[in-house]
This record gives sequence, structure tokens and C-alpha cells, in this order.
Amino acid sequence: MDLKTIKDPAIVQACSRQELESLAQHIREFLIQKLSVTGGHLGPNLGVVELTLALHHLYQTPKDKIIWDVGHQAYVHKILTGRAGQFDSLRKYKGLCGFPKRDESEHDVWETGHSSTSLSAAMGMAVARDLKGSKDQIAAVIGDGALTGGMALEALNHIGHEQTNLTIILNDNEMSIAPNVGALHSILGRLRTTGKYQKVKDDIEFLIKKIPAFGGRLASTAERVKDSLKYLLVSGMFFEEMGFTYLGPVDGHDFDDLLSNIKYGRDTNGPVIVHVLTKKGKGYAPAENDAKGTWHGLGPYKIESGEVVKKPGPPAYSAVFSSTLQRLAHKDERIVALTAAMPGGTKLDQFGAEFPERMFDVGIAEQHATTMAGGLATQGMKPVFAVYSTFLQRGYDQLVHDVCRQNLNVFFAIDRAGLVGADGETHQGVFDIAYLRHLPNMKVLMPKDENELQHMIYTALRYDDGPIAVRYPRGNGYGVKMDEELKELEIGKWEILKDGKDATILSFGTMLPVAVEAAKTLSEQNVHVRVVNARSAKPLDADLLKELQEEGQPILTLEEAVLKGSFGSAVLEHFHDTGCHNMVIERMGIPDRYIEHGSVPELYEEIGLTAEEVINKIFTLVPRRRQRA
Ligand SMILES: Cc1ncc(C[n+]2csc(CCOP(=O)(O)OP(=O)(O)O)c2C)c(N)n1
Ligand SMILES: CC(=O)[C@@H](O)[C@H](O)COP(=O)(O)O
Ligand SMILES: [Mg+2]
Repeated sequence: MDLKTIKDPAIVQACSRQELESLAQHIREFLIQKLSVTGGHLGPNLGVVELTLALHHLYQTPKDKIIWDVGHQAYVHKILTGRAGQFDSLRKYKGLCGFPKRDESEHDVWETGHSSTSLSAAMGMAVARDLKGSKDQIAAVIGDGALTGGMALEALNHIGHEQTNLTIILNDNEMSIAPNVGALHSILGRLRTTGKYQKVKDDIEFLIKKIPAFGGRLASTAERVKDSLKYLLVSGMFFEEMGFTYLGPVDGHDFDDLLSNIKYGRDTNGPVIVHVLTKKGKGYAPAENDAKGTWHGLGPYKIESGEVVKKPGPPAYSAVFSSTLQRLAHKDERIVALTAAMPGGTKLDQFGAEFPERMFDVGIAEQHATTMAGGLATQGMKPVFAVYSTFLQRGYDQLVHDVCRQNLNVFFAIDRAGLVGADGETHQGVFDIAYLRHLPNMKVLMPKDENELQHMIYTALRYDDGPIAVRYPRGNGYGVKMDEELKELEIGKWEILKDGKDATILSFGTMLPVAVEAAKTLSEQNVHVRVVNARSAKPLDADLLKELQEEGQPILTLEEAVLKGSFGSAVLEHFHDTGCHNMVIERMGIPDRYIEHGSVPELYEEIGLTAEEVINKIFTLVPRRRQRA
């Protein structure tokens, strides 16, 4: 069947069991083939083929609502809602988004990307539905990994209390990106092995009824025995005690099991959890046998061999971070590393392999990780929380209230800082300078390249005067020479790379090559600009800024971060606050909007973070001159 002919999920509602099976086969073949070219989240999506078909068989979207937690597993949903024809553009510039997108389809009722938001959104929609007297059905699909996110538990607590009609599909594949962690994961593990909860519960009831009742005492004892047996035998009680009807475990690749249980859940009053067991990567051996999380999300691959097409090149910034941390952890017992379910992406898995007792994967729990790091610091440890810029947003109050306010010695290794590309709007790491810089006691550094990163890590680990953040981008370094010896950098001291008397470019982090290229072209046009590697957004280099003030030349700040509140704003504030009101300062960075998916170079072009635009900007500050003969 040509999946591109599917324009509306209504077609799925009319499918027989055999037609669903056939459709599942086609969809798997389609995903494996398409993603071998585009890359993407293959493993999660292969795992939910039958589940998504069952949901669209039983729920009439967009009237009914299906919400996808994290949303990286919504490709099948997109195929069934008329977007199969767009998969050649998956996660490409101006192409199909890798997550649910409201302006892409009326069937995408909630946008995700960050984990654990689906239940809260579903609750909001359910309350609105009830207030409007509607009977629409609402289902939220949340993974076992996303369930470890604090927000999910907050929502469970509230939904269970309100007894609101909605169905939670717990997609349990025992994996987060890496193997899942936590006590909840163990509860689910017991559920997976005890077989059908309802049947076990019925067996216990049957058993208890056999006990002859000799009056109240024995009967009440029997009841207590029943309850304790239930606790012993079936962990579904965890959800039942929270006020949910627990159904499961359900075979997430068997349509009969899926359809009967999801239908039962849908038609049951009150909140229901349908615990569905799936296999991540189902139907494609390399992805099915993936123990590390490689096939969770990846680039192009060779279908026959399962070989991931790797672009050789310099070491990834994440690898430089992890190897430098490992090197220093041998000498500094205080170092303890934390990750929030991203051991692979942050490369802390390598650190953990060498120091298993000093590496903690806390699950998708950035808030907990941030405050736990604070607790570690109060006891003289040197906690290093490696976290993607975008995901640290989840721990903002913990940053303020717990770590910065108490001036605790926590090192935030902020990975994926800047534009990340294919993951788009929800993942661009462009806000952290702004949300860190205004926190008293925080320091914010960013290296110009991978060699300076290792020195910055060394510097941050030796810095014991409170919280410090070192941010670095997704992807590989430039292949610069790596110094053998690590050296401590002076925090707040910038580096003049090239002198010039006509203007100064203050470049923060990854924008330096753009600044250098622009300066080179300008000098060929007889305009000489100074290029500064401004490697700290807080503190600024007050001495250098004073020199610039005395010189009086125009300044251009350049950064891969939102203009509002980031490095350029800091420079503006500095001159204002030091009473200097006549400096000419221009800023280049991310405008006041969300940046969608695409390759980073394409996004640079769209935003104008290019050498050409820098040159144009400089010529608004410095007159063009007759070029040297
Ligand atoms: C707040 C937040 N932290 C981290 C991530 C990175 N992340 C994306 S998917 C994922 C694992 C999700 O596991 P699960 O919910 O079980 O879905 P599965 O991939 O197993 O289908 C993580 C940690 C995220 N999207 N949001
Ligand atoms: C869906 C999600 O949030 C993660 O899978 C994320 O896409 C990983 O990003 P990297 O590929 O940069 O590690
Ligand atoms: Mg999972």
C-alpha cells in the first residue's frame, strides 16, 4: 500500500485486524527506508507502530485527542495523519518537524520535544472538555523514561485526585535513551513479570473467598491478607492507590490485546493507565538489539548492515568534556558527575565506565539533579552536572533558589549550547546565557574551540567560589591542536586574536570563525577591526571594555544566543552602568522568535549569523574606504 494515499486517520478506524497487521508491516518498511536517508528517531517509532494504529483505530482525532510525550515517537502518527509524503524532508530546513507541530496538522493537538509534559497537557484539555460538556476522548502516550520526569508524577497525583476521565498509555520498552533507571522502573519491571494484573487480583480475591469466615475478625484479617498479597504480588497497586484503574501489562505488538485493553480503558470512568509493553526498534534487528541507545536517534545508516554512516572528523566537544573530566577525576576525589538520562549524549557514560561510583544517571529529572548537585557541594564534593542547554531550563528554580543563592560549588557542563539543528525549536540551546547571566554568583564561560574547552573544564574544576557554567556546542571541534598540559584560565579575561583600529568585534564562543573571516575580508577593503574571543559572558572583561571605551571605536557583539538578555545585552548594560553613554554598539545574535529545524549552516544563513552579514553590519558603523591600490 502507498502510505502517501493516507490522507486522514479515519481510514484506520475502518481497518480489519488483518489490514492493521498489513499496514503495520508497510509502516515499518517505510520508516526503515526513509530514516536510513534522513536519520531521526528510528528506535522509538518502530516500537509504537501497532500502538499508534490501535490508538487511531479507537480515537477519532482531531475531535478526540492523542498527546505524545517527548513526541520523538510521533512519526507513525504523522504517517497516519496525511504526512507520509513529507518524510523525505524530515527534520530538514522548512521540512517535516521531528516532533508534533500544531501548525503542521490539526491532529497534532500538543507540541512536545521536552519530556514529561503530556499528562499535564492532557489534564488541562480534559478539564476544558468537562467544563464545556463535551464527550471527546483524550489519550496521552508517555514512555517509561518520560514517566521518571517529575512533572509526570505531579500530573499523576492531580489526575488521580480529580478522578478525571482520561487514558494514559504507558509505553514501557524498558529504555529511556539508555536503559531506563529508577525505582519506578523497578516497579514496572515487577509488573512486566507478574502477568495480567487484573487476573492476579481476581485470583487473590478467589483465594481469599475460600477462607471460611469465622466472624468479623478473620474476615478483616482475610481482607488485610488480600491487600498485602496484592502489594506483594502486583505492583499495579502503585497506580491503583494513586486513583487510577490499572490495565496491563498489555502486549504492545498484539492488536487483540491492544484494542481490547485500550477500548476498555477508553470506556472506563475515571483515569486509566494502560501499561503497554513494547520493544524499541521492533522489526529491525540492529535497532532491536540496541543496548546503548544508538538507535534512539541517529543520522543516516546502511539498512543491510545497520552500519551508521559516520562522518570522520575532530573529536566531539562532548567527548573532550568527558575525557578531560576523567583525566582530572583521577587526581580530584571530589568530582561527582550527574546526568539526567543523557549518559550517551553527554558522553558521561565513558566517565561512568571508569568511575561507576561517582556517576549518577537520575532519570529525566533535571530539577532533582540540580538540587542534588547543590547537596553534594555542601558536603565538599565537586559535582559536575552535564546537561543540554535546553534541558537545564527545566531546573531554573533549582538553579536560583538552591545553587546560586547559596553560592554552592556546582559546575554546570552545558552541552548543545547554541543552535542544535535537526531537533529544532524545542531543543535550540540559545536561552541559557540569558537565564544564567542574571543570577548572582553564577559565572558563564564558553570556549572558542575544543582545546580551550579542556582548559576551561580544568579552570571550572579548580574554581571553588560558587556555581560556574561552561557551555559548548553540539558536534565536533575544529581539529585544533590539543595542548598536552592543562592550564588555568583567568576567569573574566578575554583574548585579543587580531588587532584593528576601526572597530572591535566581541565574539562569544562559536561565532569566532565568522568574526575572523569577516575581519579578514574587511582588512582587504582597508577596514581594520579588532577581533576578541570574549570567552566569558559573566564576568565581562571590564579592563578590556574600559580600553575600548577610552578608544571610542564602535563595537559589534556576536553570539549564537538570543539577543534579549545574552552576551550583547551584558556589554550594553556594562557601558550604561559605567556611565558611558556615547559608545556605538551593535549586536548580532538570535532574534526574538523560535528557530525551527534545519542544518546549523542553513539556520545561520536564515538568521544572518554569517561573515557577510558581519561585514554589512560593520559598514553601518565604519565608512567604506577606497580600497588600497
Ligand atoms: C526534559 C527532557 N530531558 C531530556 C530529554 C531527552 N530525551 C529525549 S527522549 C528521552 C528518553 C525518553 O524515554 P521514553 O519516554 O521511555 O521514550 P522511548 O524513547 O523509550 O520511546 C530523553 C531522556 C528530553 N526530551 N526532555
Ligand atoms: C528527543 C530528544 O530529546 C533526544 O533524543 C534528543 O534528540 C537528543 O539530541 P542529540 O542528538 O543532540 O543527542
Ligand atoms: Mg522507553
